[in-house]
Amino acid sequence: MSNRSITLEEKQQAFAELRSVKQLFAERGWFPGTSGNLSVRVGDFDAEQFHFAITASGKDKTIDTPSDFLLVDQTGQPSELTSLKPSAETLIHCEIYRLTGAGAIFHIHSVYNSIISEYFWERKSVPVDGVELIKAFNIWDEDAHIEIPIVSNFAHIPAIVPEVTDRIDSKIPGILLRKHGIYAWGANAFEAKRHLEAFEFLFEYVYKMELLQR
Ligand SMILES: CSC[C@@H](O)[C@@H](O)C(=O)COP(=O)(O)O
Ligand SMILES: [Zn+2]
Repeated sequence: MSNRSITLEEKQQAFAELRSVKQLFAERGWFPGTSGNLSVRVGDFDAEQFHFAITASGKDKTIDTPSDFLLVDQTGQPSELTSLKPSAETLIHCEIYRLTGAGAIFHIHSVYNSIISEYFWERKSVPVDGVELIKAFNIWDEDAHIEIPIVSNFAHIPAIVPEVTDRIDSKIPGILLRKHGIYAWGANAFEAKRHLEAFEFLFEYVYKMELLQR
């Protein structure tokens, strides 16, 4: 088990990485109404002990301030003394890291991901058939069929966690919260961004295809 403390350099590097992703996603309008949260893991990974940098709760993610991020541990508690509050959804990040060992997790709300999660709610997953962007998930089969899991969106975040535990699919680096948004992850920020962009493309594709086929 690794319990060494995080160095200042590691922390600054993680915050800088989050800042650049935050700026990019803000330019795309991916943080409406202060929604969304971002995290990157810092230091070594052990399913029982790890740290990550995460956005502070309730901030306007379209502007940069000196208090946008903080470090937390695998239980979601701040790793150092701070007046900042971690994202309200930190426990979902904790569980995704614990289960996947990912290096970065990005959460955004969009109209497409919210509508599609409701449209396919009874099925509990969004089906996608043979669309090229599935390859962004390292799934290379021709005409691949994937199902993107959808879980409940309870107001009490800890109640969502067991559903995340049950429904995470090791082949699909993302999970939808009903009428809420997408969590996408990857081995690092580069990969998590690629996955998030692919999910958003696929949600728009499925939405428009469903409309056309009516
Ligand atoms: C303000 S609406 C969005 C929030 O309720 C929540 O879903 C969200 O994504 C942001 O929460 P935050 O605590 O800022 O990380
Ligand atoms: Zn959210």
